[in-house]
Amino acid sequence: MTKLSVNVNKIATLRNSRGGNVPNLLTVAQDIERFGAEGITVHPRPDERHIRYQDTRDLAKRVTTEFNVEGNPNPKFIALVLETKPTQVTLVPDAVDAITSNAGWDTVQHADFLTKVIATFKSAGIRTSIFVDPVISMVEGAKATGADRIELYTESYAKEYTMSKEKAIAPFVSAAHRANELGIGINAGHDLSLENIQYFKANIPGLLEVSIGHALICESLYLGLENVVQMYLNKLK
Ligand SMILES: CC(=O)[C@@H](O)[C@H](O)COP(=O)(O)O
Ligand SMILES: NCC(=O)COP(=O)(O)O
Repeated sequence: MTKLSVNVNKIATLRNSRGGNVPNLLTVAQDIERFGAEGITVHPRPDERHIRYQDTRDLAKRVTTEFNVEGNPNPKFIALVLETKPTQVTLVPDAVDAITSNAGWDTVQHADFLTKVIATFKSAGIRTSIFVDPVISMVEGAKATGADRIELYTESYAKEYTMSKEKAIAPFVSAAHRANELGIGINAGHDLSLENIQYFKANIPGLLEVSIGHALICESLYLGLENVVQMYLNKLK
């Protein structure tokens, strides 16, 4: 069973564009849960251009499904996660000025740092995940840090899918097999969509969770949020 965690960054982007509270992030997140999603994901960035740190605090009190907080573990982010105690924290190595996440961790080069941060979160009872490219040595490095899961960075899959889905999925299949051998759980995310999700799910053994935001909100403009959440759930069965 693969859980759908909906990333609500884009809802916050829309809200922030007018400075008020429309759309109401908490209401939308609760509606998304009511429509059947099994989790809510946020990725607060240091400039708070979409999710604000306070949003994370507010959502932590309201989300009744799995709450996943993603971000680069700087001291402010670590403090926020320890305060809000989400179900899962996903470590993403994004630069302060990055438009969006654009790489996985080098889990070998940053092994000491990641091991320390993972231990901090695990001792607070928070499930941990590390965002990685589909590269065997990075999966092995993530396992060595003590993380519970990896999140496979799927941008390259989404990009190549339209040209050759077999070629696009190949490194993810190898990475997933290695993760399963090592006993580390598998999440995935970035640019997954209604078009490419079913093939991904069908080919990745042991896919526990996908977090999807950008495409899902764009698709909802045409098809409606409730309908789109249901469509993803059907493709993830
Ligand atoms: C880790 C990941 O792939 C997502 O969190 C993605 O980075 C969404 O972030 P933005 O909404 O800021 O693009
Ligand atoms: N972890 C990936 C995520 O939360 C959503 O990424 P995207 O669907 O907005 O590209």
